[in-house]
Amino acid sequence: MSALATERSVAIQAVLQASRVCQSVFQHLVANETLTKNDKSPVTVADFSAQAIINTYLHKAFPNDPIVGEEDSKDLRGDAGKILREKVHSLTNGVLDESEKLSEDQILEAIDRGNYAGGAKGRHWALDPIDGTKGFLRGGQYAVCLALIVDGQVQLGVMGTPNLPVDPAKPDGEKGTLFITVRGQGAFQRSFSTPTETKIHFSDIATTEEATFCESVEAGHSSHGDAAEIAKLLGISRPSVRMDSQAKYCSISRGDGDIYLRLPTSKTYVEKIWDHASGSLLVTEAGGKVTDVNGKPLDFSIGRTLEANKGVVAANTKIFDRVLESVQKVLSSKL
Ligand SMILES: Nc1ncnc2c1ncn2[C@@H]1O[C@H](COP(=O)(O)O)[C@@H](OP(=O)(O)O)[C@H]1O
Ligand SMILES: [Mg+2]
Ligand SMILES: [Mg+2]
Ligand SMILES: [Mg+2]
Repeated sequence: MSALATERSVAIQAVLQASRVCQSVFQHLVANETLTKNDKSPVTVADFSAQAIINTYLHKAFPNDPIVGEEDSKDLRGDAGKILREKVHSLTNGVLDESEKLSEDQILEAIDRGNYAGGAKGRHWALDPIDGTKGFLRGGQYAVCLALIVDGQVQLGVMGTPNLPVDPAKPDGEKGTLFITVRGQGAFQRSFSTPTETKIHFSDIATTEEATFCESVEAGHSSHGDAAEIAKLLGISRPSVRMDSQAKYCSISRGDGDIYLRLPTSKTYVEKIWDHASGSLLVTEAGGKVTDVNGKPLDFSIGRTLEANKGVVAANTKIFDRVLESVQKVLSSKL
């Protein structure tokens, strides 16, 4: 049996179920079902349900594994959280089998199992129940992202992208793609509906002029202006493809695009490990390279954040050095 085979299959089942709950919540979603966190990022019923489901699957299979999860149950507790708690409860159970159904208390407990501090020792999971919450709310791209980190290094990543076409050549065809990677074993995708996996890899372009850029929809998450200047330096004439979430890492890993830049918009924002763990491993296993904007490897060993890094540069290995050089040229001119 190959390394991490059990972890791989548990992660796939967990991410698939969580993706289904997201799809179900989206269908039921009305505007007043969202609430706003202090940091102004909208948190929905789906974020909580997806985290409850994945943490429950992980706990059943690996009771000793700690989890670094984005959400906590604070907003679901007490009288103030009653309405939201009931919605999370009914929508979560709506996708679970009879034998898997969870009580309200079990849901709260499961969500809060994601409170681990992370770090360099031993193994833990990193979970973003919905990455691209804004994309989810606008019916665009979002991703359910789960990674296993061992001794500070990402070893496994599974991402569910319910709105990403299975075949990029058929944008109106079946949607719902799962991306799967284990360190040293390559990068794969499959549809939600069929377990057959296909190996994926970067496109084989050799020059930056042929490249396509991917960037955040949210200009507050990554500077669109800096990206346009970098594109100019690289001789890129195609318009950038804007999408939310780690679907960007997925897209470049299967050759839909070639470069993903996350260009800091503030001096103080610190990236979170769950926003990059699974996506960055997918990229390297698909033949790409990832560093931060200073060319430093992403360091997942510090805790819940990528404190030692600034931004992200991910690209086809063949053009990576040129891309990084242009990123540094543009960013250093801003200092
Ligand atoms: N100022 C900022 N700069 C960079 N990323 C930010 C940010 N504020 C929030 N984010 C992160 O950006 C993620 C979405 O990225 P993208 O723009 O690529 O879709 C959010 O994940 P969530 O949606 O899981 O909260 C959030 O963690
Ligand atoms: Mg968030
Ligand atoms: Mg996120
Ligand atoms: Mg999230």
